Amino acid sequence: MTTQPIVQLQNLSKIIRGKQLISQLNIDLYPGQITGFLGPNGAGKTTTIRMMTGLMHPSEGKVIIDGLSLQENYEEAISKVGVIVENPEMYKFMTGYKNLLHFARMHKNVTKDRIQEVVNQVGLEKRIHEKVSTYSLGMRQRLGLAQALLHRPKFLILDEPTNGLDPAGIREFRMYLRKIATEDGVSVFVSSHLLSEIELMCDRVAVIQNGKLIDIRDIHSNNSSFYYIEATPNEQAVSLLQKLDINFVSENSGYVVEIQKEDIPSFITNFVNEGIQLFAVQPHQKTLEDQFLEMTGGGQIAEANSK
Ligand SMILES: Nc1ncnc2c1ncn2[C@@H]1O[C@H](COP(=O)(O)OP(=O)(O)OP(=O)(O)O)[C@@H](O)[C@H]1O
Repeated sequence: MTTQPIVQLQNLSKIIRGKQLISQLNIDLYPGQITGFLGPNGAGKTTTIRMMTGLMHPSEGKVIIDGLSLQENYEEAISKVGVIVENPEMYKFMTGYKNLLHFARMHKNVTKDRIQEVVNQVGLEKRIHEKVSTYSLGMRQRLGLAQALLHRPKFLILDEPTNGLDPAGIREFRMYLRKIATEDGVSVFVSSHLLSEIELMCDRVAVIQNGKLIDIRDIHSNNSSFYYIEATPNEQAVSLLQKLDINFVSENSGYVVEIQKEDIPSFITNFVNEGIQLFAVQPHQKTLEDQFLEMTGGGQIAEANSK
């Protein structure tokens, strides 16, 4: 990527009472991109986010935000950051609008026009003058998003953002996040212990385990060399795959095979020549769960109720 990163974690480390909680994290985050931060429980996500928001001082390394060191230029660097924590605190008996007015006073230069702009961005224009107590959970999360955007941050951190939302609610929230990332070029960093949440919301995932970055990759890239096939008779298909020296595993009523796209025509010809019927040859998208297991070597997957 040629664009400059908006946030850089450089050799970020934390040691508390002789215990290395975070080891030399190097992560670059880019404008317009939604990056997930995923790891088993206790991997170090909260500790990292605390350092990224200036709540904890790193033992070594730096957090650079838009070219400024968070440790050396705290005020200016933090003014470029918006944070949404799990279940944002709102005044339930005030309207959404009054809540935003209240939070706007905490920043310099947030005009009423800007408030209206963020209200539109999160799709709350019809209900903004109603009390927050009448809002659904999804609307409250969107109000939290509007609040975090008031001062036009270039970087948005969401810590476990959709707790309690159902998949439809997560998708809706993702749609608004995507709009903000694309239209305003905001870089979004989403910490979660839920694989499904990261999969639904993010373009990219950074995985940590035991305080170390173990992988960072695009999650929806389509250059897979895995295909799902269904063939009959089964035994003949298996011996052909073995004869052709193709890696495969059973899945549902077929197999996932590892072949390159350009080899598909000759692959099909081989089946036809052997009199084996093929009912499906389709790209097999590995789920994030598959990828996560691959990255962590079968490490524990944090599940929805494990917190
Ligand atoms: N102040 C502290 N002193 C000592 N150890 C700590 C401290 N804070 C966190 N830890 C330890 O550091 C490790 C990382 O914790 P952290 O809360 O950052 O993980 P996490 O990835 O956010 O986990 P979870 O998903 O469960 O919230 C854990 O082993 C935790 O027990």
